[in-house]
Amino acid sequence: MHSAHLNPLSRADDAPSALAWTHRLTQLGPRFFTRLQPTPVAAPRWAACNEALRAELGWPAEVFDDNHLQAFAGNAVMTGSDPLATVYSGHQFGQWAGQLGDGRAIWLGEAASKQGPQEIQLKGAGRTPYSRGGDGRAVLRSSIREYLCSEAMHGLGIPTTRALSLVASPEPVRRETIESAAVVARVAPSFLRFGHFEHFSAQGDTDSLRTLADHAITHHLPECHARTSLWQGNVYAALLDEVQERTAKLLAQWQAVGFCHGVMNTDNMSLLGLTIDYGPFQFMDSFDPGHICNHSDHQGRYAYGRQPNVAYWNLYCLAQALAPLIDDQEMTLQVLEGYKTLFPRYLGDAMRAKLGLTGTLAPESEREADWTLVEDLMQLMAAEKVDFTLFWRQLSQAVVRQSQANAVTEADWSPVTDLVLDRPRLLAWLERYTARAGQTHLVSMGPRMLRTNPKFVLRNHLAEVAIRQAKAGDFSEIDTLYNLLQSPFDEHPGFEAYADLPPDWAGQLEISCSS
Ligand SMILES: Nc1ncnc2c1ncn2[C@@H]1O[C@H](COP(=O)(O)OP(=O)(O)OP(=O)(O)O)[C@@H](O)[C@H]1O
Ligand SMILES: [Mg+2]
Repeated sequence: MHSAHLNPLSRADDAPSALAWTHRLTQLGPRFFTRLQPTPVAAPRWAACNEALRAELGWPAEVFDDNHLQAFAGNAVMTGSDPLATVYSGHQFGQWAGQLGDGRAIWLGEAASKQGPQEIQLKGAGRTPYSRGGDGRAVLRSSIREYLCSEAMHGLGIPTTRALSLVASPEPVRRETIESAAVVARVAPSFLRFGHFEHFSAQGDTDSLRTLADHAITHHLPECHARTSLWQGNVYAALLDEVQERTAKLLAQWQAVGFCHGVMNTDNMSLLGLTIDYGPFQFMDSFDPGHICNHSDHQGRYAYGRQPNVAYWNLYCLAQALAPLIDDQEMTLQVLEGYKTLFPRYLGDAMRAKLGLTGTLAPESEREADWTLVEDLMQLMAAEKVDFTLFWRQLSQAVVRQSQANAVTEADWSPVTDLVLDRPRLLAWLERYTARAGQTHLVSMGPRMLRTNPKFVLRNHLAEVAIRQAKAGDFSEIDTLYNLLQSPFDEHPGFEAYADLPPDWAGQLEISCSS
């Protein structure tokens, strides 16, 4: 097998592949990418293998054998794979950043799966022509976070790129301190970003822009065709419409679980509406709409409460990029308007579901009344800086208890009211809430709320414990978290500590763009 080659662009060995490869993206031609080899790492070791994902995709067990360890480390190229790095551009922190591209993610190809062709990328597999000043590597710390959070999001039912494996290497990587390298093999039907379209548009290369859009529509978003009739047969307007709706849904789901992405640059926005690029993300502990999870985000551009507007801003950039194809400014703006109606609707539905109040066909007056209930609760939660995940879970459990009791008592609410200082304010809200629900509804609401409000999310401190242990050579905590986060709505008896409030030291954790 491979010894430690540190030569940046040395030829990786060939390895047999258990996967069947196709290359629809490659067929678009060399304007879209640069073919290259991953750069090998020293002494790779599996830190985690995602058996559930492998099984879901119907890939054979050999995917996690020794040959594939070398391949997923970037030390060997699987037969049939045709590695490359794609070019994209983007807006970063509100500014046009020009050409970016896969600076450390190497695209292996598309592998056939039970769920259709899946693109596989190795994140941290070495330098590419798009690395700019970067070393092409990812550190173990951030790779553990990406691996676990991808799966946590999936467990929560939120669209995301997936993580198939995590390979660790003792090879040193320089960040603020010297850390060690890792490679995440991530999987998605497509890794196309808004930035891919911005790139060709900014270059005035309308041919390539059209080629890319047609590729996306044909292979990844055929739903667009059904929408063209809404837009006078304009399939590119339909594409923008599909993307804005997926983005609106995604953002509603993020907000509803208290997820902060941290770097919502347009190059980190997936065309398919998947969560992509797990860097300085955070599941909020205490609720604060202004919460900034990224210590490099000095202006708070990507604060939790701003995410929905940023998504709109990003969609505007995508719309501008697609303008030469849509070729109708008024229509483009009209498509974008859709987000302004859809996002609040999806968020409203998501928050009502958290309260157990379902029914997407509810009349407008009922939705408005429910939204007032939601807003009042969120204001209270913010004033109390209550722990976001814990509060919703306790509320769900309290509703279950209430529905089992003959009479609604204050005492039954106490695990929830104990979380706040202003108990009378919360009790008054709970009274309005129970009146809205009605006793009959309470019975069915509780179990549903337990399937909507997770017990476990990947809090920073939980990831940090797994990281510290992994740095010491013990990967078992990654496995423990993976198991909990795969089914975050289950009780998992014996693991209560993982659902607890963060310890004091968690407040000192600084998560930045350094990864
Ligand atoms: N260590 C690195 N070496 C080379 N390029 C890098 C490195 N870190 C980031 N980049 C590049 O800088 C740009 C912005 O980085 P950003 O942090 O958004 O992405 P990323 O974390 O590398 O990965 P991705 O978006 O693929 O998940 C991208 O073009 C990215 O490839
Ligand atoms: Mg990125």
